[in-house]
Order: sequence, then structure tokens, then C-alpha cells
Amino acid sequence: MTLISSVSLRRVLDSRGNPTVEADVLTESGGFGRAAAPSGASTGEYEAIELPPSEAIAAARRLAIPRLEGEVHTGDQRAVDTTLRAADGTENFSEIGANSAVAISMAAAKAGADTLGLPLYQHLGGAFRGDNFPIPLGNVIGGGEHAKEATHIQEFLAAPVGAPSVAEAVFANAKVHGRASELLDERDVPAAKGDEGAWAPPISDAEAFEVMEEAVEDVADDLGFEIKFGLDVAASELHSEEGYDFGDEVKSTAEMIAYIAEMVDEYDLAYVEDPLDENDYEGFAELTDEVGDRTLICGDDLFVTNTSRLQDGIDAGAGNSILIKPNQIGSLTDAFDAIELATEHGYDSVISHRSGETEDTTIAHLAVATDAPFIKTGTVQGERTAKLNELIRIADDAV
Ligand SMILES: O=C(O)[C@@H](CO)OP(=O)(O)O
Ligand SMILES: [Mg+2]
Repeated sequence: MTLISSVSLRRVLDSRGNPTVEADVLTESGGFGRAAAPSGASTGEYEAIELPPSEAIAAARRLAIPRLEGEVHTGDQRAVDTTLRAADGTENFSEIGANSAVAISMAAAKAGADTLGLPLYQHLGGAFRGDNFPIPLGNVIGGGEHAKEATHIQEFLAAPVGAPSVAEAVFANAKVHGRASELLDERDVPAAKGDEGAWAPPISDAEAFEVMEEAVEDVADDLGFEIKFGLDVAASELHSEEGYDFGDEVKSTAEMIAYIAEMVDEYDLAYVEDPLDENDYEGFAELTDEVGDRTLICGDDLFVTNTSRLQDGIDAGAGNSILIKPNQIGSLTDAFDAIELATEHGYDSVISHRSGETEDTTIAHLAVATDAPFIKTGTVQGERTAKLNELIRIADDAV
């Protein structure tokens, strides 16, 4: 019933104005799914390969689509993704592109759900999903690779840990974003926006900590529940042989660990992503040892949604949380496997968007389907609100 009858691919725009791959999957009984690949700017060295979209589309048409059409059932997601891997034949999707692979994988899941008459989260997660929702981590102030002349730390993220519902959490993050704008205004700081819609002011990281602290406190007082904040340091982007470059200062690994640990305690941070370079399992382990009992230390570029890199991290005691980006690894099955391995070892999964996004809402469903404790998908801007509003709809049984 869910047999794939056709797969079509095209180039569409992403939020940065770059072309990306969109896939449509149709099943024999009329099910339809459409999905588009996101794209990173601060990409990890070990991510699956994103090819130029026209190359990825041509290769997938030649190698993958003939193996899917009339052959594979969308109801069996693992079969879809195994077929994509076999068609590609490499470890990192460098033949058909992780962008073609992930678009087809997600579109097939949606076609499967549509054929079965289920919301996507239920098709992926089963009958008992849909009551628990992730806490949205919302990018409020940022710089790094997402905005020039702004903070060195890539993202300062609101974390509404005390919100009574996912909708209230989503609205709280938007309020923090608004309050941060007022506070920057009061300081006479002009602020453009970065790729994800976060404010990108020309201020120091120290000032950004102050603005965030005040913004979350003000909104928490106003709404009456606890809001913390966290960081994506994206430290690989700051790192070279000399150390971590903060403009006026270069920090050694030991200084970096001490700095992050100090910030965790000074600001009661709920979350710290990529505090150290993507090759530094040892540094991650040291920091986790120091502060992992009171905050999440999350690996993005470190783990790249890859079970083998995650297993190395588990063995080393590096981090206590993993960022999950389906396009980093190329398929929903691989993303699921990473989440399952993480859960088994007490690592929290944070389902994540990329800085280049589309209106695609798959990750909202993925977060609910896997009972993930967190989702990182921005705060404002259409390609971010697409996911946030989908979470609200799922909670309202309106998908
Ligand atoms: O580093 C990150 O976590 C992401 C998303 O915020 O950025 P990018 O997609 O550029 O890798
Ligand atoms: Mg990151």
C-alpha cells in the first residue's frame, strides 16, 4: 500500500537565498510527501557531504530513484534509507549528496504517514507519542559564522525550562527576543539580524551575557515561570593551532574550559553546545566532569549525528547531550539510531534546524516522535516559526 510510485526532485530556495534540494514522494495508493534539505554554515568537519544541488539531484536521479520507484515501501523507513545508502555506496553520501538523501528520506516518511492517514510524528514514533513536548531552545543573540561583526559565541539561546506548555515556551522565547531588542536599544546598540533571525549586535560576548540575563529575567518575572539561557559556542570555528580566537584574546584549551565552567556557574546556564573543538573529546570530557551535573554539554560538530562518533564520546565521557541534525548524517534512520544510542546512555537529544532552512517542519515531528527533551529551531522568522508553529499544532491535535 505504501509502495513508492514516484520520486521527483527540484531546486528550491532556502532562507539564505541559496538553492537547496526538495523531494516529492508519491505512493501507489496516493500518499504524498514533500521535504527539503536544510544547509549549515558552521558545518562540522565530519558531516555527510552536501553537494551543489543540481549535482546532487542529477546523481540521485541516476543512482537512487530507480532503486526506490516500484521497489520500496515508505511504510518501512529503514528500507527507504538502506536503499539510499546502497545507491550512494559511500560512508558520507558523497555520491548522491546528503542533501538529496535527506530530502528523499524525509519526503518518504511524510508519504508513508499520509498513506497511513497518520500525523508524521505518530508514523515515526508510534501510538504512544504526542503527549510530551521538547523545550524549545531559541536563538536570541548571535554572531560567529551566522553574522559578521557580532559576538564570537555563535548563539545565546533562551531556554524556557519552566514553561507549562510548548506553546507558552514558544511565546516566551519570542518575548525574550523582543526584550533583548529593547535592552540593546537602551544601550544604543544597533542590531541587525543573523541568518537565524537572532539579533547580531556589535557587542562583546560579556555584554551579550548581561543582556541575555536581563532579558530572560524580565520575561520570566512577567510570565511567572523559569527561563534560563544557554550557548552554542561553535568553538571549532574559533579554533586554530594557536587556540581559541576571541579577537582581543586567544584562549588555550585549559582557559576555555575554565571560562565555560565559570559562565555556567555565573549565569546558571542550562545548556552549552560545542564549547570546544570538534576533535577534542578529552576537553569535552574534562568540562563534562566539572559541570555536567548542572548543565547540558552538547556535541554538535563533535558528534555530527553519527553513532560511531557518539560511541567514542560515550566511551570518553565527553558531553551528556547530542545535537541531532538529520542532514548532518543524511537519513532519518541514521538520526533515529543516534537518538536511540544517546537515550540508552543517558545523553539528552536536542533536535536541531540548520542556519539555512526552508518551511519544512519534519524536525518538529521528529522531536515529538522520539520524545526528545529539547529542540533548537530559532525564535522568529518564517522558516523557524514553521517548526515552532507545527509543535503548537501537534499539541493541539491539529495536524
Ligand atoms: O551550529 C549550529 O548548531 C547550527 C544551527 O544553529 O548552525 P549551522 O547550521 O550553521 O551549522
Ligand atoms: Mg552548533
